Amino acid sequence: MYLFTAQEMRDLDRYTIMHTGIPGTVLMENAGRGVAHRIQEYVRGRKTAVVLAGSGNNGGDGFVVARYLVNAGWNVFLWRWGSVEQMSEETRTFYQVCENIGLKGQKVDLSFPEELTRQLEQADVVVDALLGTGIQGPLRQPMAELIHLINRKSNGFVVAVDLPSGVNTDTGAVETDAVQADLTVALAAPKWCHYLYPGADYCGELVVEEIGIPKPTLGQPTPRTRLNLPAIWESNLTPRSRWSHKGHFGHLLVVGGSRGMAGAVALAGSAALRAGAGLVTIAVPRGQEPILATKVTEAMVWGWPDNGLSCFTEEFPSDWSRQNRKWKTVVVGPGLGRFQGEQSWLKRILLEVTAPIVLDADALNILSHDSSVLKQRQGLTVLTPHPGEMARLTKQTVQQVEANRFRIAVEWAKTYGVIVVLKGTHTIIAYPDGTQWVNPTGTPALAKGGSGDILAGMLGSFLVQGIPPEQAVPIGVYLHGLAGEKAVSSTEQSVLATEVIASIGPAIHQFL
Ligand SMILES: NC(=O)C1=CN([C@@H]2O[C@H](COP(=O)(O)OP(=O)(O)OC[C@H]3O[C@@H](n4cnc5c(N)ncnc54)[C@H](O)[C@@H]3O)[C@@H](O)[C@H]2O)[C@@H](O)CC1
Ligand SMILES: [K+]
Repeated sequence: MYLFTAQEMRDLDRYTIMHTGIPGTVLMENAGRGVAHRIQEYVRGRKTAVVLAGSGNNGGDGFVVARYLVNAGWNVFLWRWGSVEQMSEETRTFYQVCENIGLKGQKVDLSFPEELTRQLEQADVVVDALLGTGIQGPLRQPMAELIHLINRKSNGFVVAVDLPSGVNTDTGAVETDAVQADLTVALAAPKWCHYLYPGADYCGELVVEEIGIPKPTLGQPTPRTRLNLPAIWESNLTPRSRWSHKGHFGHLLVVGGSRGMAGAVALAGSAALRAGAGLVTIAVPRGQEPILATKVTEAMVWGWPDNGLSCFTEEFPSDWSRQNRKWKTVVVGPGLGRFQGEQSWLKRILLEVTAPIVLDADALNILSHDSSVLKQRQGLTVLTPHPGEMARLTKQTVQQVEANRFRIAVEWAKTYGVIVVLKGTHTIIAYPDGTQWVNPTGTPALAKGGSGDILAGMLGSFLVQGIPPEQAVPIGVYLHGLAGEKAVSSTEQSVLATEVIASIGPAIHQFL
């Protein structure tokens, strides 16, 4: 399923109307009827609704909703925003249809708000069809005042048509105010704002309603953003053959775990094993070897030159050059720490290892001084920054990164020819070809130290098992979120990283 920007949606609407001959009014009829049906699914019985319709096409959908609710026996109070002359042509058509059947659309006048206020307080359902993808800039007055009134006075179930009025479609920003909905019925496809904060928080539950855009047309021209759904990759997850041996599932190297941070590399290694890697070697500064050996029984431990304080140095183990082609994937970063000579150390790994490399945590911070080395790599590189690390890489603020999540990761991926996994609620997987996938799984339980280490280990694991990278990365991201969800037994607060690792098995099992 694709996620659309406002422009992509307009292009698709125009394409459908011009190339298939389906009139815009038919799409609007389908949209409004679909929303009315959804409302009746959620709110049973013949109820009372207030429908607020704007002058753009979002309002046109609202007039159709009102008509279908009346047909279903509902008591509907219909309000229109602005004059009839201001309405778009299709919207005026459906406004007129309402008038013709005796369903009068009263004009909102906020100098006399008493009647509307009383209805908002008493209605079972409030339908917000004021603004959709056509919103431009901050809310103009008095629209902002109306939205404020809806939020303050509505006691019923609030349904947003396409998106809550006031939310910016492409950024999810709420510059002044937005309708706080209980249900948002996205028309034809979800939009970016349904997955971006804070807009997504105003949506309540999100459902997508088909409006009759013919299938081959959907996605043509193809949007560059899609949801990371199992249908795309689940064929890669298959039960193991009875004749399997560990060599079939790859040998992963995980480098990190300086003094005080053994846990990070242990979590990454354990997660990799739980996700199915055949063999895992954990490389740590020599002084950390005994700790790791007891922490992760199932992994091999490789001691690297140590500065005497259980931290890395710029030196490599003597057998590095002999070994470095052996790894099918390398994860660098969990608990790595910072050290003298770190930049040339990381550069050497990036250039000498030709297998896929996953860079996380301090490996990203080291890289942020000079990322150009990424362009010289022979193998694939996957970066897993959280917004703070992405900010360091791009020399921007965390706020800038968060406000532009859907653009920044993909720009970086294109520029450096890497896969960027920008973590957060709805983690983004951005590819060098300019496409990006948005992850639907996850839970606030994962907002805790250790989650990132688990993700790095899982990504390394699916890569080392030979799944093509463009599938292995979204598989890892999806299952990491799902494992987090499954780990919540009592509260999101109390989930430990080790419990997330224990849930990797049940998460994979869902697809076998
Ligand atoms: N054929 C189509 O194009 C279809 C469009 N559909 C609906 O049409 C919507 C998009 O319609 P439009 O492009 O007409 O746009 P909208 O109806 O979303 O918004 C346009 C209206 O909002 C006002 N407006 C814009 N920014 C504002 C601001 N900051 N403060 C106050 N008022 C503001 C404009 O003056 C205009 O009246 C979609 O969200 C969807 O609901 C559906 O009916 C399906 C078919
Ligand atoms: K709306």
